[in-house]
Amino acid sequence: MTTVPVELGTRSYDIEIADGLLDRAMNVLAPFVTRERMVVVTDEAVAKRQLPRLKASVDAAGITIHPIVLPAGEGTKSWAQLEMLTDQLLQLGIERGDHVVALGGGVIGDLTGFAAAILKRGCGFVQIPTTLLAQVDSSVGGKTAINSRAGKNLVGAFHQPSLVLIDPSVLDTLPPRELRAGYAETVKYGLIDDADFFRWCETHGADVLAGERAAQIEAIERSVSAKARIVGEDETERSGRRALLNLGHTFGHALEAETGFSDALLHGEAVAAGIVLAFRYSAHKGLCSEDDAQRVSTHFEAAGLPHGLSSAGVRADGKRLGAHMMHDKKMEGGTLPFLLARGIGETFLARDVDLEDVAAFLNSAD
Ligand SMILES: NC(=O)c1ccc[n+]([C@@H]2O[C@H](COP(=O)([O-])OP(=O)(O)OC[C@H]3O[C@@H](n4cnc5c(N)ncnc54)[C@H](O)[C@@H]3O)[C@@H](O)[C@H]2O)c1
Ligand SMILES: O=C(O)C(=O)C[C@@H](O)[C@H](O)[C@H](O)COP(=O)(O)O
Ligand SMILES: [Zn+2]
Repeated sequence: MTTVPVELGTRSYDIEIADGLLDRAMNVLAPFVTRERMVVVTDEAVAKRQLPRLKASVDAAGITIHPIVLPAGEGTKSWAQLEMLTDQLLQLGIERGDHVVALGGGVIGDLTGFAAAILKRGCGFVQIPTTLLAQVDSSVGGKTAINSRAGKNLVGAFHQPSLVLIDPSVLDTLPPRELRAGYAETVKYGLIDDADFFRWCETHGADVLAGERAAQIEAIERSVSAKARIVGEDETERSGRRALLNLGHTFGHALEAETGFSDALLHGEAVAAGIVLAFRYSAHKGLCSEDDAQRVSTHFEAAGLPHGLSSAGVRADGKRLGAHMMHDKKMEGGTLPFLLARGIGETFLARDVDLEDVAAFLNSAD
């Protein structure tokens, strides 16, 4: 088993990674089980595919699982589902010292984490991520949220989990499209500040997507180590360091808003297209080379991911996309800092970008 620590003082926790770990989950979950019942929040697909494995391990320890099964998909990050979930947790008598388990992808993790943040002003929670996206990104770092009518993740809190349990074998039941979407957030770490990892992705990305376990484990370990490092430097995105993890997201969230936060464009797909747009805009401004922007685009295309507006199924309408961007949480005094790049592995936060200029760029972007 590999342990990656997330160093956050009194809020520190471990990420435990091992193939088959779900089948012996109680080995690492035991310290967080304070009652003879474990409340597990999951979605319909994960309940069928992976919950039985967790249940077997928990049953064997004489603990009963109480599952709360929610609909699958982005629509579940909503006020309605948050209300239903918190009502159920209150009915179950969850106390502040209890831990609720989130078994699922980023949707279940973000929603359960937010419910845990506000339930009785904060109870514990554990992340058991079951998508590649959640294993490389969303389960770590404590960003929890639901979507609001105005946009993505606009209602939420920073609330760290007490443990992240990662079993790459759960990826065997994940649909290929979801695996590809998660891969986009993996590549992101290379593009932020680790050109060597991006080269690794160019060589081994196909193995990750083909289900080759050693490649998947390396991708997960390198990703969560990068995320733990960045989150440890700037837990609540105040210094600008953590904002690097938002590479491609200002564009990406606007694309998600345009497609109605639906299955038409998954979050990871929007991030892939958004990253390419961020590199293309950087090249357009003379900040990075056209070659680097093309290399990024080529890699996402080869991975079967959107790599611009048309492949994301979104019209080149700078005004509409710019309007979505106005809701970005990075807004500072009416201006929007953008994650741009000087090259592969050289992302930075630019505070002097004119949103009108970005909109004009998008009007003629592909
Ligand atoms: N908090 C963060 O730091 C952070 C980071 C990145 C993304 N996110 C959020 O994460 C969400 C996307 O997460 P996601 O891509 O995991 O989507 P998701 O949670 O919707 O899961 C994708 C689909 O895969 C299914 N599924 C999950 N695990 C499975 C398995 N092992 N086998 C079979 N099916 C399985 C789910 O039922 C769902 O239909 C977005 O809302 C995004 O905003 C949050
Ligand atoms: O953990 C972070 O910080 C991230 O930005 C990770 C992103 O992949 C994730 O999608 C996050 O939820 C986006 O953050 P937001 O603050 O723009 O909602
Ligand atoms: Zn993301």
